[in-house]
Amino acid sequence: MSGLPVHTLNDGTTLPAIGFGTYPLKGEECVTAVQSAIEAGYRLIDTAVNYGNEGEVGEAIRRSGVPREELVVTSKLPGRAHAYDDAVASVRGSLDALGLDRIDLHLIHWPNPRVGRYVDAYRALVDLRAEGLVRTVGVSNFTEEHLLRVIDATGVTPAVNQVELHPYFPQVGMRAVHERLGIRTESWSPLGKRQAPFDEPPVAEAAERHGVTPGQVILRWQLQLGNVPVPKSATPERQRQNLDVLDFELADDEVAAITALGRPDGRLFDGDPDTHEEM
Ligand SMILES: NC(=O)C1=CN([C@@H]2O[C@H](COP(=O)(O)OP(=O)(O)OC[C@H]3O[C@@H](n4cnc5c(N)ncnc54)[C@H](OP(=O)(O)O)[C@@H]3O)[C@@H](O)[C@H]2O)C=CC1
Ligand SMILES: O=C(O)C(=O)[C@@H](O)[C@H](O)C(=O)CO
Repeated sequence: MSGLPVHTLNDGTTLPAIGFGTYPLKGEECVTAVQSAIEAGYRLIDTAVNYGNEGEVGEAIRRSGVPREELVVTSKLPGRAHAYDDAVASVRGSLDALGLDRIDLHLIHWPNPRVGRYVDAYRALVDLRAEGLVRTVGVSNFTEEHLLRVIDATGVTPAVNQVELHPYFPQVGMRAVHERLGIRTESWSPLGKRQAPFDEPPVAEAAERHGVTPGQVILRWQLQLGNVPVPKSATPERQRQNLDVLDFELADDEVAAITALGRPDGRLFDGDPDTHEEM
């Protein structure tokens, strides 16, 4: 086992405190990166149909030699597969591509509210859970309204909502919604990707004080807020660094100063779930 702390989700399953993001890795670079991530200790792997790399993730898992039950494999249903039967077919396609007989956590990638079929897609995931093909049902990029609609329709609360979350977009409101509903927050682009705020004083000064890198400060901030970050790195050294965030602790005022970097226009791109359509 990797020794990473885990969170218990609302369905009784567990999720490692940090995961590994795989977008936009492809081909042999992806296999090598996922393999080295598993070797470094990652046990939560984040892929999606739309990343076009489920095959590579499956191959890395097989090459790793790590027992299957130690890994939490996440995939995501694309917008074009929200009709019930299409969702079932998409999950079966993901299982084939991954070479697995179960996906541990399956998310609806984006709600695509203009299409208006995310409730059908959610019903399909709930039914696939009953069949044992999906272990845990979750969503991604859902607002409070989307969450309440799927809960109301099925009586099943998503275990996870994976949302854009980094210091410039700390999602204070959605984290409170998740807390109230018993949903674990996962953070995508947890470092801030191409706009990582490594030079912002609250981050840079905390790094200096604790003798760590700015990236480690941001990931530690994520952990102390209870979020599960899924940082991507193609570099083994950074992969290890991004996991090595358990041996220091930020003070409350350091956490608050990083959260205060948030700004209304802090999203990385035009990814407002109410309007962004990703098929
Ligand atoms: N559900 C959704 O809609 C979305 C989900 N995601 C998921 O989230 C994952 C992570 O998000 P992503 O957008 O990649 O953003 P991240 O915040 O993880 O940033 C990744 C970038 O940061 C670099 N990096 C990684 N570690 C460090 C470090 N310690 N110091 C400096 N630079 C570093 C990487 O470069 P290098 O590889 O060269 O190290 C890469 O360029 C994705 O891979 C995907 O799995 C992402 C977007 C949307
Ligand atoms: O990486 C993901 O999961 C996405 O949803 C991306 O496609 C994201 O929307 C993006 O990078 C768009 O430029």
